[in-house]
Amino acid sequence: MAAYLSRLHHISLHVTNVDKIAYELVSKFKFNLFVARLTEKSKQLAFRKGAAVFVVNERPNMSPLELNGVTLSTERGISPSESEPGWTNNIQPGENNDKDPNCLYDVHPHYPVDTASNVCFEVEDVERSFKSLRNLGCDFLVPPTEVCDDKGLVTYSVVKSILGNVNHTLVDTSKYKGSFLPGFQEVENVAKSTESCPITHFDHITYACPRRCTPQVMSWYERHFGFQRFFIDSNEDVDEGYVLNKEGIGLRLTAMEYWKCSETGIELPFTDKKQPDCKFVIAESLPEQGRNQVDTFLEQHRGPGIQHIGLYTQDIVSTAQTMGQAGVHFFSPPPAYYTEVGKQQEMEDAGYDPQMLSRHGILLDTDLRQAQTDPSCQTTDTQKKRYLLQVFTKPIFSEDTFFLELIERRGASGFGEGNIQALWRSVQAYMDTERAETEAQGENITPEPKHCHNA
Ligand SMILES: O=C(O)C(=O)Cc1ccc(O)cc1
Ligand SMILES: [Fe+2]
Repeated sequence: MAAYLSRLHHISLHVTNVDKIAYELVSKFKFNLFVARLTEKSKQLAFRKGAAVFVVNERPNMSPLELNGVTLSTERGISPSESEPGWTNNIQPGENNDKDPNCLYDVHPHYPVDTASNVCFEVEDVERSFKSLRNLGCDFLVPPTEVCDDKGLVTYSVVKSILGNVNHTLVDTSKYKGSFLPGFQEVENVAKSTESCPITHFDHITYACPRRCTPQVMSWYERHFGFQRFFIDSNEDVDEGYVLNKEGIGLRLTAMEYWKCSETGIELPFTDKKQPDCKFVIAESLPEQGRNQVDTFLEQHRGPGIQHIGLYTQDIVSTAQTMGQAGVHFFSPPPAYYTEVGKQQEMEDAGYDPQMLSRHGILLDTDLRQAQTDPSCQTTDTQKKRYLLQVFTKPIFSEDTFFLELIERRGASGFGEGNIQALWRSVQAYMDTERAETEAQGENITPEPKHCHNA
């Protein structure tokens, strides 16, 4: 039996320079630092915006020499070739948080680059989830462990996923009254107004995955966490996923979602508790169209993992404007995107000023499927259409191993093909420039495409 998840609790980032990412999240992305765990050996800071919580962990800065000495742990997962230098999947044998509380509610990934590597879920019963997942053959990095302070007790456990360095902490906070987790101290903070940046939750998490590995990743999440397939497009092939394979874009997208089964959980802007919240998108690059941003991620991240996270906002224009003014760098599609006759009309029909969208690099896509079953469906033509607005940030870590996205959904639940194409072109142009610069410095490394093994 699978472990059923109540809700997404937080996402963990592991970075060498916590202060830099803290600055980015607070000053630029308008998150609130609300709790911290600072010990001699560790620095863990938690940032919140609506229901979206990031825990930023200080990552030991290891030299390539040290990294090569770490035992590989790749028995089951999808990871790059073992011969690749600098690769390590996770903790060293024998190390776990019982003995090494440096990184509470997670493990030190001993990973060579900054990475977003843990998606923590709230579950109703950690012990039961642990037993069922272990019976299904999962590797646990931390067995069920209790942590308490004067506000109560939580139980957690950390399970290794099938994909690269991605782990999942499972936590039960039902017996805890504090504002986050035991061991974290509240930080004196003036709660900032959310008016100009109304981010409410994580909309989706996108994995970059090696070629032909999507089915294994899908079935792992179905089998272990009860995830279900989410069809991005009505014409999407069950086996092939949503394929974009033309004009230089070679991408296979497959999405999945989980269903909340608990009465607990933060109120999200869904009235029906059976609604899924955060989706998981698996992105795989297709070889025919040449190198692309998924390949770049796999190379720079030294393996598969979390490529980006979509933050849901109720007002993308004001959010992008505020963040842009604070110094967030967004990708902008080629200017022609906003002046195409059809596009301009589409934006105006949706009630947006194309120049305003252009100023912030915001992409708009119309979902051509009509609202059939949605009871909130309005009557006029304009309101019947479903829109999706997105804007993508430039990498926020020092290497191209993670970025954020703002997304506003006006009825559309998928991922716009038009938006992905526009994004792709802008990212491609950025990558080409970066690559040219790297080549000029004589540091160009082009590894073989990565394949999965040992499923
Ligand atoms: O459109 C989105 O937000 C996605 O998440 C799909 C996606 C996946 C990978 C990419 O490199 C670009 C786009
Ligand atoms: Fe996305």
